[in-house]
Amino acid sequence: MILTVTLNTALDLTYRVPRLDVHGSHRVREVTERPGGKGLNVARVLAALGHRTVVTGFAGGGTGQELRRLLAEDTSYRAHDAGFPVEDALLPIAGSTRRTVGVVDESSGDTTQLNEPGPQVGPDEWGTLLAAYGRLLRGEPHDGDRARPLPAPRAVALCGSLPPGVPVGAYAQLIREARAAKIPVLLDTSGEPLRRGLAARPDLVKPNSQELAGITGHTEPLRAARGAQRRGARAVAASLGADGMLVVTPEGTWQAMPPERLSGNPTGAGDSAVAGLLSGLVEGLDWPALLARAVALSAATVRSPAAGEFDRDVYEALLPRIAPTLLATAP
Ligand SMILES: O=P(O)(O)OC[C@@]1(O)O[C@H](CO)[C@@H](O)[C@@H]1O
Repeated sequence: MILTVTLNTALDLTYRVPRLDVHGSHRVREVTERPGGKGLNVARVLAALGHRTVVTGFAGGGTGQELRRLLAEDTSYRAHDAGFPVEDALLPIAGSTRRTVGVVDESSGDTTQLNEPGPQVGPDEWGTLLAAYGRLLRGEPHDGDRARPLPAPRAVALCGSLPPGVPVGAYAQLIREARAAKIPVLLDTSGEPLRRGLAARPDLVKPNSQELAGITGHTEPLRAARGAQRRGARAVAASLGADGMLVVTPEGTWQAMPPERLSGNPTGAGDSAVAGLLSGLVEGLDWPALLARAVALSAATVRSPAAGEFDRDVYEALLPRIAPTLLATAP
């Protein structure tokens, strides 16, 4: 089982408009609603790859209910031979789960993203999550509405922004607990939560180049990724948009790119890369294979209109064509 933690879950709305004018009024051509937040997208891709996956985090109010309903009804994993449904271990809170709005401009294919800050989380609610997380790590029954025993996770992913009220060192705390339980832990966040999380020594972090620059002050990706590794991560997988992904690890440094530029909706492409990395870690793949999988999944997500879903045909066609380049051997 793989556990993903999304403290700031979201009901992701995607609007398609013929053309986006910043100060204009628009007729929305199509609306889609998805259970989102980064860890939910990661979970959906892991499930489609055939990994049993459990999601935890907070869900509250009408939007939280809707998110959980959509999650329970989601059958995207069934499109693939080996798929499993994503299992819900979300915890109820008093505040309402946020919405995010992605506006796809059909004339250019570009997406503009608006993310609400998320609900206020009280100290008791955060305490409840910490206790439930500890139980999930130990494979004991958790506190979710649908409590039942689950196996202990083989890996944990901590994903996305923190909602108001959750301590800025939250991820650092969750990383320390996973490490104490000897469970590999991946962190995908930004800003101060990332800075503090790095110091707790996660096994892997997946920042993009902007997030890396924010933490290290370096804009050159290799230098910035090495800087993040020095700050505490065992390995750093930096997503570089069209330039693919760079991994700096104790075993060496590699970069991989998709064989051609793909256009489409990039929302969730980073989450699919996280799913590729995590599934590869659990399956014991070496770094080049893991990197190739992450880049292929990420590109296949750009080609799929909905966040957290990938086009399997594109993925399978791209994977054998991605050849990671060794940039440096281990020091
Ligand atoms: O505010 P965060 O947590 O950083 O990002 C949230 C979010 O934009 O990221 C996902 C795409 O990666 C969306 O499903 C989601 O709503």
